[in-house]
Amino acid sequence: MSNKEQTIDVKPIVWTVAGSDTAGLAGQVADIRAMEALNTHPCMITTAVTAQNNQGVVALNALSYEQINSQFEALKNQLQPEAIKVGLLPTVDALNALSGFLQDYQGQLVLDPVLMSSSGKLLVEEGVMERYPSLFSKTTLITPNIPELAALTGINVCDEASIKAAADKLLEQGVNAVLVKGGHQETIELDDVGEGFVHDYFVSQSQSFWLHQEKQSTENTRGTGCVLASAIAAALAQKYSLEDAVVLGKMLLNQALRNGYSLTSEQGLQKGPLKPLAWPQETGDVPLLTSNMQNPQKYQFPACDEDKPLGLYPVVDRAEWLERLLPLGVTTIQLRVKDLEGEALEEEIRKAVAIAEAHKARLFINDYWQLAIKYNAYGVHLGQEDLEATDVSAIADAGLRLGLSTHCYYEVARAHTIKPSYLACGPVYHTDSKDMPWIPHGIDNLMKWQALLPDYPWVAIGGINLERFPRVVKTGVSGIAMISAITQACDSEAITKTMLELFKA
Ligand SMILES: Cc1ncc(COP(=O)(O)OP(=O)(O)O)c(N)n1
Ligand SMILES: Cc1nc(C(=O)O)sc1CCOP(=O)(O)O
Ligand SMILES: [Mg+2]
Repeated sequence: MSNKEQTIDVKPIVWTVAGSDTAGLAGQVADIRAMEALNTHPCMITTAVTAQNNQGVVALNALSYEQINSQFEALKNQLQPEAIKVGLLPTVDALNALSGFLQDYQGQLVLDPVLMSSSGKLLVEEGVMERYPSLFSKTTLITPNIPELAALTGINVCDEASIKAAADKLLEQGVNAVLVKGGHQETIELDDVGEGFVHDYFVSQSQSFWLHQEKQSTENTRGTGCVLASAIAAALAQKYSLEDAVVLGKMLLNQALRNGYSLTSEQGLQKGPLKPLAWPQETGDVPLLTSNMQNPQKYQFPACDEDKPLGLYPVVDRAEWLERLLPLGVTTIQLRVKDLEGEALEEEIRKAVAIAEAHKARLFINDYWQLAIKYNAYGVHLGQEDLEATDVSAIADAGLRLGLSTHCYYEVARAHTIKPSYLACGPVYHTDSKDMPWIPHGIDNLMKWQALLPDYPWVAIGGINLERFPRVVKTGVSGIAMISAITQACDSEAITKTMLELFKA
C-alpha cells in the first residue's frame, strides 16, 4: 500500500431534467459537458429520447409519467442535487413528474424553457406552456431567449422596453430571476447598440444588469442554451451567488463556443457542437457587464505600475502616516478617511497629496474622487458600490489612475468593463478592519483571478500580516495592501521595513 496521502475529491451533484439528443449536439449531452467542466457531477433524468441530426429534430419520443417518475425516485434519496437544470418538458406528464418531485425540493433550479427547435418546430404538447407558471415558485432563474420570452408572456418582444416588461411579468408570476438571452436579438430593434454584440439581460427582485459579448463567428452553436443553463446550475451547485453563477455560466459558454468543432459526413462538412472544456481561464471569455443596454463606454486610465510594481501598499487614515512611511521607501499608499468631512477632510487630502508629491509616491484617495481630482492626486480607489455615484469619465479625463475593488466574479466582470489602472482582490484572508459579507478568497482564488485577467496589476488586500506576507508575494501580485498589520503594529516603521525587504527579495 502506498504511503501517499489520499485526497478525496467530492463533487457537488447537479441534475439535468431534459431530453437526449442522438446527434450528440444539444440536450443532455451538452448539459453533461457543461456540468463536468465546472467540476460537478451530472445525474440525468431523461424526459424524451429525441431523434436528431444536423438538419434538426426528426422525432421526439416523450417518456411516460412512470418512466420519468422512476428516475426521480431512483435518485431522490441517494444522489440529492445541489442544483437542477430543467430543459425539455415535452408533455404535461413530464411537467407533472417534475412538479411532484419539486414539492419537497428547496434547492436551486435553473429553468431553460425549451419550447421550439431552432427551425421553429414546437417541441412541447398543448397545455405545457400554460402550466409553466406552476414551476415558477421553485425557479431560481429562468433563461428564455427572445421568442421563448414572447411565447411565455404573450408580449410582443421587439425592443429594450418590451424585453424589460416581459421579464418583469415573469418576476410578477413568481420566478426569482430572469436571464433573457440575446442570441436572437437580430429580430428586434435596439437603439444605440453597435453591430456584432450579443446583449443578455438579467433581472431579479433586487437587481438588474446587462451582459455584452462580442459575437463569435461560428456555425457550431447547437446546444448553446443547454450549456448556458447547465453551467449556471453547476456554478450554483458550487455555491456561487446567482449573479456570479450567471457570469461564470456566460464565461463557460464563451469558452465552449470558441472550442466548438465541425463534423463530416457523406454530405460534407456539418455543423458540430460547442465544447465546454474546463473552468474558464481566458480573458476574452469574461463578459462585459453594465447597468444599461448600450455598448460599454471605453475609458482610458493611465497605467500605475509601468516602471515598478505597486509593492507594499499601506492603507491609512491620516496624512501624518505618509510622513512616517514614505521616507522608509513605501512607493504606493492610500488615504482612506472614514471619520472626517467638510474642511477637515479636504485639508487631510490636500496635505497627503503634497507629502506624496514630495516623495514621488503613488497616492490613491479612497472614495473622494472629486477631491482627488481637485488636488490632482495620483489616483482614486473605489469600491463597486461607489460606482453608481461616480463620474468615471471625469476621473479618466483628469488623468488620474483608478483602482477598483473586486470580491466576486460579478464584480470582476463589472470592473473589467471599466478597465481601471489596477484591480484589487479581497478579502484574501479574514479581516477585522471592515465588516465584509464575503468569505475570504484565499491565495488560490487570488492566483485564479490574476491568471484570468493577467493584463492588470493586481493588488491583494484583507487580513495580510507579516506571517502571510511571503505567501502573498509569491503569487506575483503587483501590490499588497493592508491596514492593521501596519497601523496597529507596536512598531509600524520596523514592520514596514521588513515587508519592503520581503517584497524586494
Ligand atoms: C487596495 C484596496 N483594495 C480594496 C479596498 C476596499 O475599498 P472599498 O471597497 O471602496 O471599501 P472601503 O475601503 O471604502 O471601505 C481598498 N480600500 N483598497
Ligand atoms: C478596507 C478593506 N477592503 C477589503 C476588501 O476586500 O475589499 S479588505 C479591507 C480591510 C483590510 O484591512 P486589514 O489589512 O487590516 O485586514
Ligand atoms: Mg471606498
